[in-house]
Amino acid sequence: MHYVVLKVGGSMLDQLPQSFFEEVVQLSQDAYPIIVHGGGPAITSMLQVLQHETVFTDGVRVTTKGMVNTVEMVLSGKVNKFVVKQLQAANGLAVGISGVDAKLLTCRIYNEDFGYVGEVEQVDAQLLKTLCGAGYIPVVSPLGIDEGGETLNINGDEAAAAIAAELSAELFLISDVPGIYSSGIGSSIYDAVSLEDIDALIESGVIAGGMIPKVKGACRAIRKGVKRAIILNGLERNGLSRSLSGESIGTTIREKGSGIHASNGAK
Ligand SMILES: Nc1ncnc2c1ncn2[C@@H]1O[C@H](COP(=O)(O)OP(=O)(O)O)[C@@H](O)[C@H]1O
Ligand SMILES: CC(=O)N[C@@H](CCC(=O)OP(=O)(O)O)C(=O)O
Repeated sequence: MHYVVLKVGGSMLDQLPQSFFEEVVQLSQDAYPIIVHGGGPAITSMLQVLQHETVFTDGVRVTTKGMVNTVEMVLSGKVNKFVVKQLQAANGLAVGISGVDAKLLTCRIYNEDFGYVGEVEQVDAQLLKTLCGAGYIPVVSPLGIDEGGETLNINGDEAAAAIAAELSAELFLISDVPGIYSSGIGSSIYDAVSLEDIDALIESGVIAGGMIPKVKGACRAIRKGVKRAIILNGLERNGLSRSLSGESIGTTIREKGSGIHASNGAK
């Protein structure tokens, strides 16, 4: 069986219909699904309560040492168990872990300017394989551990892409938008974008904010052998099953393609 990595963004986690989790459980009959979740908005709310200022640069949170505990508490506690419980309500058996467990995600500081943000160096997928092989659906919160045993905050898209690359998995980035907009929020979306298009789209500002780590993660995964990454709206009805059965929905990022085809995002 092959692996399917599903990154579910915090932008719409709490609006995901139960049918989404049922689709994931259904998928586990034919493949090994692994969920990597975000939780950016929930982290920001808790940081506000604790009076920490939130700064994002290119979609990545600047994280001080004092903030890492809060990030871990929110992601590995509240958000992770929410996802586990939703899958279990859909009759799946889910196990929540973070990238710290069994050294799933070993990382190093991404860039001193971002503080305690990790860039994934190594993925040890043994625990994921064991869990999947035993019939569990792993639910991963995006934290990692560095050489010195320090916990680092990893962007969820980057964590999902690194895991997908290690497992040569299919990669879905489930978010609150129908795909990559071609010119501003609400415009038509691209059906497909090839690796060579991405830099220009970021440079021109068409791709911004939280979409940047998504496309960068997707590009890295594709360079490491993942066939393609699909950006999909979590509210798209039966979106996962439809996409897996070959229907063109969302935006596919792939190595090559005849450039860009804009289509109506309201499909
Ligand atoms: N070209 C684009 N197409 C779609 N979304 C974009 C684009 N540029 C920026 N974005 C923003 O990226 C957001 C998705 O990233 P993010 O909020 O981090 O979501 P998630 O929590 O699902 O990872 C969208 O809601 C949108 O505001
Ligand atoms: C380093 C970094 O940016 N970490 C993210 C981790 C959560 C995440 O990725 O959440 P979304 O998927 O909802 O964006 C953060 O602190 O928000």
